Amino acid sequence: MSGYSTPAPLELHNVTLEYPDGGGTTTALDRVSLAVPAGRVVSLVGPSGSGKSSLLAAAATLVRPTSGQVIIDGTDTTGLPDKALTALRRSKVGIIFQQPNLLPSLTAAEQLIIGDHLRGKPVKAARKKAAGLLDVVGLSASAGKRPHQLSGGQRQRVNIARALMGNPKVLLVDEPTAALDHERSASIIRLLCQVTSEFNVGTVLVTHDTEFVPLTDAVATMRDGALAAPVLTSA
Ligand SMILES: Nc1ncnc2c1ncn2[C@@H]1O[C@H](COP(=O)(O)OP(=O)(O)OP(=O)(O)O)[C@@H](O)[C@H]1O
Repeated sequence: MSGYSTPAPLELHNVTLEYPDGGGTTTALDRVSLAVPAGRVVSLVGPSGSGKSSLLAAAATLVRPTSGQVIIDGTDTTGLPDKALTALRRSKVGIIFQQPNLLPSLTAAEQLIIGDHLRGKPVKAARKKAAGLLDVVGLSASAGKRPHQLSGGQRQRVNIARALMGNPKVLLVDEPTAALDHERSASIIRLLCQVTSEFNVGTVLVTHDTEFVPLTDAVATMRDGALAAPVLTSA
């Protein structure tokens, strides 16, 4: 994962994260270092409790590491005030959770547009952008449908398109296929690889489905909070 001239969209340097635990502490992340290059998907695997969600939370700047640095698109987030951190997260990071959490009363297109609308951006441009992204994820024909009219895979596609609305540099994806059958799971992972390359983002994909790992560019394994160096897949 070296040899790239531009800074990686996401870099973690010696990140340690400790949670208070009774009188002591639990070390969720133990000096974790990782660089995710633009246009690449790094799968993150490891047993339950090994620290995968903690790594995503630290990378998303939702928790501050106890020590170490999280660098997003060249900006060291260490010591940034909360307001600046929120602004950086909104402009650079797309987060995709297992459950899409779509708003029941909104159409697929509106799920994408509402974020821009709330941020005071022009609706016309947001509509155009949403239509383009729904096309990328294969949902042009379903732009007017509400969540209950969509399949689980289609809802996850809306979720992916929504995460791309803010032009992120980094995509953080937590178990996106947990609620899907085999075929739909494979197509969602393929779609994540496609948009990662097309939009030149750096993507971290937490997954239990190791069979889909070869579709991604590299795999990094967590154990007891420590991360082994990513291994390139043969895909
Ligand atoms: N908010 C918290 N407070 C205290 N301890 C926590 C907290 N969140 C996570 N931990 C602990 O940190 C360690 C790593 O947890 P984490 O959720 O990151 O693992 P994981 O690999 O994502 O697990 P899973 O695959 O089950 O989701 C565990 O020992 C967990 O109990």
